[in-house]
Amino acid sequence: MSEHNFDLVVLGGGSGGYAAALRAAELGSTVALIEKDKLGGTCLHRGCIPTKALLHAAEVADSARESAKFGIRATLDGVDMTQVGGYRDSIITSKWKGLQGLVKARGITVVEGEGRLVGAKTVQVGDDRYTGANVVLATGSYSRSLPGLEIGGRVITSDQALQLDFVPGKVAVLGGGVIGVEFASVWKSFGADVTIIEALPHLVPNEEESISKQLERAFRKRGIDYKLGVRFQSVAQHENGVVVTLENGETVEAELLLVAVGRGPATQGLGYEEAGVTVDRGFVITDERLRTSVPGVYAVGDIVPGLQLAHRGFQQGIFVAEEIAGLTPIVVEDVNIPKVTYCEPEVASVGYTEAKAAEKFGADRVSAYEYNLAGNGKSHILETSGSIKVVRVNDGPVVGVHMIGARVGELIGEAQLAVNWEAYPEDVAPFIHAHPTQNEALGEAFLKLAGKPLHAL
Ligand SMILES: Cc1cc2nc3c(=O)[nH]c(=O)nc-3n(C[C@H](O)[C@H](O)[C@H](O)COP(=O)(O)OP(=O)(O)OC[C@H]3O[C@@H](n4cnc5c(N)ncnc54)[C@H](O)[C@@H]3O)c2cc1C
Repeated sequence: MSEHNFDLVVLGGGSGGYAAALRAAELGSTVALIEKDKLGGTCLHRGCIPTKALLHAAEVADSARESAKFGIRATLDGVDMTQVGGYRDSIITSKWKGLQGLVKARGITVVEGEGRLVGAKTVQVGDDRYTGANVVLATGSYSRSLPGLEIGGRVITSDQALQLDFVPGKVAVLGGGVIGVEFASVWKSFGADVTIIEALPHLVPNEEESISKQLERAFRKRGIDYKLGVRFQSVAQHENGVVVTLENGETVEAELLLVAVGRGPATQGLGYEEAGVTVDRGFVITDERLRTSVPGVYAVGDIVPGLQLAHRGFQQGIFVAEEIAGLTPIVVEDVNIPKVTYCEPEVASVGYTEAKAAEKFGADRVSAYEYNLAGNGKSHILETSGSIKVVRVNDGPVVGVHMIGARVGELIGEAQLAVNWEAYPEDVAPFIHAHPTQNEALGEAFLKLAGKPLHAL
């Protein structure tokens, strides 16, 4: 047994953990980063990056299929999933190498192996013990299933879905949240028949209702089927496929069932509770400064209750490193973190929905305006439909922005600035947006709410 001492020990090298390690090292700490698999975690290897590579390939397939509309003669002769997989993996490998180089350049000690908390501030890996003046827990999450619904065979999660080397003829997707709709979108573009099953009344049910409804219309138009407000009951697997039975007695037959019902925290068996860290239903409980119940032990990323997003993990990792260094960083609430669902069309939002803003600030104190992308030149060129809705407090700031349309994820940065800086529409309405861009649509909504509409009534 050998003992090693560091200023900071980070358990888990995903988005949250490696961000904490990078920032702490930059601030002069000695850092050990313990990872049992690959640096970069879920986001790089099984999440954000591979899904977006598939979504881009899907967009290329759609462009080929729809090229005649634009006077371009091209045909879609097929989708070679082996080559698509090669493209996906080349991006992952390149980003992974980049991350390894960055971690090395910052002088971080990477420890390969499975770690376990064996004392308040000590992590054991094999026979070695790593003790930190501070410790960051960042062990991430796993794909959850429903009670009685076993993963295996033709019942898969996003982990297996990302590795498929063929396009299924027909897929059932259990869960109409972000992961479910992204895979539905990809598979439809690659030529599969897709049915989404969602227990709540809408797809992407955490989004503004008018945006969810537009996504449902867009999916219907694309031929993606969905069953809303109905619960899954059981699944039977047979040689060539699955039969999914719903609580209302309906059945859905498919080659595969993707289970996309959320992600659970990966905290079991890691010694957290034994070390005195408070855990509730698997999640590590922290205060707003990400301190756990054990002094000097912090938690970041998907194991902390709230939004499970890579950029939240990055932000929390940076926050903790700065907090430890005594820099007193600003707390960012989940509501102020931008969210993007990268299906076609994309959905993006930050801040409160109109209904939530009405609850928080009072219905009579809130106004909203939804600009239809039909009025935007660039949206027309991109042949996309959708809208941008801005919610404000009357005589007060912008508190929410919600959008749907092709590539609107790229527009959420400006919306996030407005919401986080508590800007009034009157403050941001004078910003000049390049023409023709879809950004102009956000500007139009700000102008309207500031009482000086340009291309709006
Ligand atoms: C299909 C899919 C698509 C997604 N798309 C997006 C997206 O587009 N945008 C977005 O923001 N988010 C997306 N996410 C979510 C994002 O991937 C997660 O929010 C993010 O990875 C969480 O970071 P983390 O550091 O908390 O955990 P992880 O990235 O899961 O990292 C945890 C790391 O800890 C390691 N580990 C666990 N236990 C131990 C142990 N005992 N010892 C050593 N190492 C250990 C794991 O191997 C892993 O590398 C997606 C997720 C999925 C599944």
